[in-house]
Amino acid sequence: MSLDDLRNRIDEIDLELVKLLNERARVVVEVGKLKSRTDGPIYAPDREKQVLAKIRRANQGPLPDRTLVAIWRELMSGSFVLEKPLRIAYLGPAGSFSHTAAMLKFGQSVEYEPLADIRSVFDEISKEHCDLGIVPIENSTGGGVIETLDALIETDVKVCAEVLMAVHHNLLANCLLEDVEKIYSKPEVFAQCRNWLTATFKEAKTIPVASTARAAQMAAEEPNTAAIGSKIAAELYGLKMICENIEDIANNITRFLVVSKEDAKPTGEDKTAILFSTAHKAGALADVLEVFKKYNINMTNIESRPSKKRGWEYYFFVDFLGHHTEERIQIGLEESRQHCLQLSILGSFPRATELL
Ligand SMILES: C=C(O[C@@H]1C=C(C(=O)O)C=C[C@H]1O)C(=O)O
Repeated sequence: MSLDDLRNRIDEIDLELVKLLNERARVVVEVGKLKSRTDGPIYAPDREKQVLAKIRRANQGPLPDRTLVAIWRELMSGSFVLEKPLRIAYLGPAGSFSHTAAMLKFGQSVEYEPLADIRSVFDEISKEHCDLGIVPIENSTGGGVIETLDALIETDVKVCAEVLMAVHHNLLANCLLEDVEKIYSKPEVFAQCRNWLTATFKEAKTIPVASTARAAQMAAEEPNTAAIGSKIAAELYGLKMICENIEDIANNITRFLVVSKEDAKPTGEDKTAILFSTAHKAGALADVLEVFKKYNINMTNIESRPSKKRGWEYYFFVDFLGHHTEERIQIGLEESRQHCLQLSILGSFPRATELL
């Protein structure tokens, strides 16, 4: 076949695809009507997981799964708007890692609301000003994100999904490396680049700010100042990437939580996040973990934060495999409660198995 013949065939297929996509969209509109009658949430993480798994199973190539998944994510972004325009809050300004994670997860069709700090993301969900929020919870190099952990204690939002994203840091500035006197970034980012920073600078001052994008915005306005952040932040705020991939461990991954008013329905491959506090007495935490062992509750993360109410009392955050509606987990959690001052379920959600 000639080039023209091949392109004509592509044109025909594209027209069929447009028809089919709109046929799908008309069904989505019907789903939206049903949901508005039952007041169900628009974003259904369990169904999202099923749809993407079905697409991967059906794919016989030559397109890689990654391409099809990206297309379907964009389709689902369009679906949200047909059901009800979704507002998604993230730690801004534009160009932050949370922004990139949100865009990769929820696509181009939804509305995004950049906020000045992580706590505000939680408050916007509590007040129902936004439907969903995306917040960093832990990093493979730096560990837990304190602001997110504290906000999970202090607000009543639920966790409905998780997202894994590779994170690369760059030194962004409009001056030469040897002229950098100040570096802005998020405290967690300094921790992820600690060795590189000590090896590269003797004198430059590191100054913590709320987000990497805010750091880039500020560095663009001040002489002899750099920021550590993403390539996207460099482009948005007019900075050059003077050193690339400066993270100490190349495989640097951040896990984000999607927070909302409701958690997700079971998919068969889920995680549950809980929060509990124990009294300051010997073996208090061990008693709870003993119950987990008895019911085969397999933990995937544990973090602690001071209770801020009484000295040496702690809140523990535990993630484990399974959904809180499973009988084994319900019984296990009830028995655990007896060893806790307080225990709350932050939510069950589909387990993320791939990077965005
Ligand atoms: C259409 C629905 O609403 C949303 C859009 C989806 C889609 O386009 O396939 C899937 C899940 C939901 O997040 C649904 O719940 O089925």
